[in-house]
Amino acid sequence: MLQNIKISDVANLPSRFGKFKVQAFKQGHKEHLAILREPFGDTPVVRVHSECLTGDALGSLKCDCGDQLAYALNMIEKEGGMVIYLRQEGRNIGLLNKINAYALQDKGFDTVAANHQLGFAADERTYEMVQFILAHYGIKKIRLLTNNPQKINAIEGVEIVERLPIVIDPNEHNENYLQVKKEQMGHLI
Ligand SMILES: Nc1nc2c(ncn2[C@@H]2O[C@H](COP(=O)(O)OP(=O)(O)OP(=O)(O)O)[C@@H](O)[C@H]2O)c(=O)[nH]1
Ligand SMILES: [Zn+2]
Repeated sequence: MLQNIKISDVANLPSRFGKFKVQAFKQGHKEHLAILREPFGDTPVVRVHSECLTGDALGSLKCDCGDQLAYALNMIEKEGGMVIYLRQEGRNIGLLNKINAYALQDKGFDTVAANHQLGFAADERTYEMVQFILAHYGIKKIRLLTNNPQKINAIEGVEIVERLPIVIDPNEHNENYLQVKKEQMGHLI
């Protein structure tokens, strides 16, 4: 189990998606968020979202992250549950390395090959923080919003009773990216 985690108070976070609450969890220099929509029920909808500054905040069309975040917040506003926003930018290679990966993609590398070229695995993420945050709220069962079967395997300590697909229309810039996720990373899209 993770240790030395600092936990903030719970604060209101009204947003364009509805009335949420927010709580921060700090481990080392990384600060993660739970974006909460109550009531949860005993099997809340949970989206485990990995940070993508370019997609989430800048409207990048190179990936589907921004659309996925909006889809998740809209659904969770209706169903109850939470977005666990993990600061694992660039599948945990960090922002600077992700931009270097993007530069390689400009030269023709795909998302997986670009990571390998930089000396990283295709996906460097871990999910212990998910277990910690769900336990903090006493949640034992979830409905997980994802297309990524590896995420289902990697999240421990909680029963995933259902996988809910996250359906996003592709655009001309992310078609290749989505194709690689499907063919090389096993995503159910
Ligand atoms: N290294 C790298 N990371 C990327 C790239 N494009 C997006 N990301 C990161 O990928 C993460 C999102 O992961 P995805 O593989 O799109 O989706 P997922 O979270 O595994 O699966 P879903 O739950 O179905 O969304 C975010 O941290 C993004 O910053 C890329 O080209 N290279
Ligand atoms: Zn993205």
